[in-house]
Amino acid sequence: MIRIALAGPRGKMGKEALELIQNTTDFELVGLLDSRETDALQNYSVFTSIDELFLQTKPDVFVDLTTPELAMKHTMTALHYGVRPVVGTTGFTEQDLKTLEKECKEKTLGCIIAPNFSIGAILMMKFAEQAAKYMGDVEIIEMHHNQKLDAPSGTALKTAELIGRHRPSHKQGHEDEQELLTGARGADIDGIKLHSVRLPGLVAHQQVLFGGEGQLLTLRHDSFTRGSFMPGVALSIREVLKRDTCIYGLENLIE
Ligand SMILES: NC(=O)C1=CN([C@@H]2O[C@H](COP(=O)(O)OP(=O)(O)OC[C@H]3O[C@@H](n4cnc5c(N)ncnc54)[C@H](OP(=O)(O)O)[C@@H]3O)[C@@H](O)[C@H]2O)C=CC1
Ligand SMILES: O=C(O)C1=N[C@H](C(=O)O)C[C@H](O)C1
Repeated sequence: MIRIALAGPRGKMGKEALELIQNTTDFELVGLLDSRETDALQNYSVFTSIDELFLQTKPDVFVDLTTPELAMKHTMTALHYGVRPVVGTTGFTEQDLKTLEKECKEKTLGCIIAPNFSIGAILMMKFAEQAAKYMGDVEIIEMHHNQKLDAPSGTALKTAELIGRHRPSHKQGHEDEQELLTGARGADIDGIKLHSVRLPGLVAHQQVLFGGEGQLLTLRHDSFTRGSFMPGVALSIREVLKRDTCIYGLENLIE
């Protein structure tokens, strides 16, 4: 049995993950970390202190599905207690990832930071990386529900990173281009333009547009339900136990 502690169990992702853990025969839910005590979770061991969670439940794996401002602190605390983190929460900076890499190395502990758990989104990112070898002018449009706290999404940032492995940094659009309204051309990563849409009714969607002379390649992925993320959560929980480094992105776990 894999002993699992989960943070954020009342959230949109947390609810699904709670169900996944309970319905998987080799997973054992040992504790929950919540922002406050509620009647909704009265049948579980709920903690509001992350230290108490680890001290009292001694999990093998800690799954974090909370908020960008908490994720780094939670992940470092898990590593401090020798617990392997699987983190779906987004908002990690490059510096955070470097710090985690160092910490995992020092402690020889696995950690998985997954900007996106869905297989379709991972394939979209991998295909975008391939396409960037041939088509260097690219813009990313990510579209999410209007309760999302961070912009751009973790998926969009990861996509830009993978594209950047093959696309030399350069400015896109006309060299004399001017924004008449700030933000009209989106955010910029080495010339790749990133646009964030937030609307009610959406879940998680992304298009990667590659433009070339007389042609457009569009890669699109849609998560219509959060069930799309759960196989990736289960895979990560099993994989993190076999690892002793910090892994950023599920594309590193699948062939
Ligand atoms: N990697 C992936 O594939 C995916 C990642 N995500 C990411 O996962 C994260 C969560 O998303 P989502 O479920 O939509 O967000 P929600 O806002 O629905 O859930 C976040 C939960 O975290 C809880 N929380 C806040 N503070 C704490 C705390 N101190 N301890 C424990 N729990 C706390 C909140 O409780 P309260 O309401 O009381 O504040 C809330 O229940 C986001 O960063 C999102 O980007 C989302 C989907 C897929
Ligand atoms: O907040 C969300 O909903 C999602 N967040 C992740 C991200 O920032 O990329 C993954 C997915 O897009 C859903």
